[in-house]
Amino acid sequence: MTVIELPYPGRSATAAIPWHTRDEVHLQLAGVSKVYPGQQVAALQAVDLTIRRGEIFGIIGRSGAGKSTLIRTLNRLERPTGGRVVVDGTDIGTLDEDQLVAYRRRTGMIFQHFNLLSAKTVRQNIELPLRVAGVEAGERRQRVDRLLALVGLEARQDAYPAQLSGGQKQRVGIARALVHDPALLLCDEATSALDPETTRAILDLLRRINREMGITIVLITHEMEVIHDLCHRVAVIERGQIIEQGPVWAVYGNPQQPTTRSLLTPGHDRLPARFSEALSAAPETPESALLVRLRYHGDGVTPDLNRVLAAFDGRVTLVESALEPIQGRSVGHLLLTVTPAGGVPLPRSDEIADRVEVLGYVTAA
Ligand SMILES: Nc1ncnc2c1ncn2[C@@H]1O[C@H](COP(=O)(O)OP(=O)(O)OP(=O)(O)O)[C@@H](O)[C@H]1O
Repeated sequence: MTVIELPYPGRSATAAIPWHTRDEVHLQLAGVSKVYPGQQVAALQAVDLTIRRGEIFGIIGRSGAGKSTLIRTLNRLERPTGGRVVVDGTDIGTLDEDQLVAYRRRTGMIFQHFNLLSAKTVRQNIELPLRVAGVEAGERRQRVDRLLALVGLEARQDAYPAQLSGGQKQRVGIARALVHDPALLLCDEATSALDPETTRAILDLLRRINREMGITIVLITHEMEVIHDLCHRVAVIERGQIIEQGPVWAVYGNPQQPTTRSLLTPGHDRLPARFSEALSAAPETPESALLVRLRYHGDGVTPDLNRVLAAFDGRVTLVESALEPIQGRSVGHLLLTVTPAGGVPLPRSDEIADRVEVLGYVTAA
């Protein structure tokens, strides 16, 4: 793959300190509520959220939870009926028309269905916002050239949307969203219409844009892979309320709410059938084994098999391992049987895992 120079070298100097760790507030929602006209139930209820400059912040929730309404308050496509959306210290509810136009130019948005103009070519689609803004032709050409290179579509610049794949269409959408050098990129289910491989390529592009250009990205999705693979922090929304939020590794590793568990870690607690069917509360035979799950939240203890074996006195069989690195931390679990079950002294959690769970007894195979 060719390395492409980024369009705005002034901002792209690869910073030694990643933006998202600098703890600079970019966006703040304070008590944001939204009741649509004629509706009884609020689409958003007193949402408080702080998003840092340069982070990739994901909002996940089921259909109808309020994700679209929430993201649309960030560029005032939706006006809250209560509360404030503050961007770089300014309440965007107070912007006049001209200020709002200027703010929206610095806030790119991409959509699930791309929203391209079918009668215009790739180049013309990307160029259009610059024409509307009155940018002169030479400058327009230069900016579009750089963006075509960034998204890898130079060879398709004269194609029409109908001639493009879904992934290529979204690349056009991304290039168009970046024409005004935005500080903020909003992604509304940007990969939901794409196959898994194309999704990965688009997520790679978004990650690169975030990392190298320092753009804050806020995305909404119902796909846990998007949160897992791309985001630094996540908020879970249900019935218009944020029910849980935090760094992705922490929310994945130790989800607090049932909705979060089912959205982010489906199958998380499922035991292999041969164990769930054989599980009992007491040992049935002298050969019964204790079934133990060691959970790793990424909070501190790292999975160290030598320590695990030593802690259980060596009578351990590994049944299943579902551990993965998220943001440099180990998150997941190890499922073990320990024999003989009777009289096994359980090690302290903080010695071998973030949590030790005794699930019951199974008869050793
Ligand atoms: N323009 C509207 N007028 C009236 N009610 C609306 C409007 N837009 C959304 N709603 C309602 O507000 C609630 C939240 O909708 P929203 O579209 O924000 O949820 P969502 O999480 O984005 O859902 P989905 O994933 O299905 O798009 C829903 O009950 C929805 O029916």
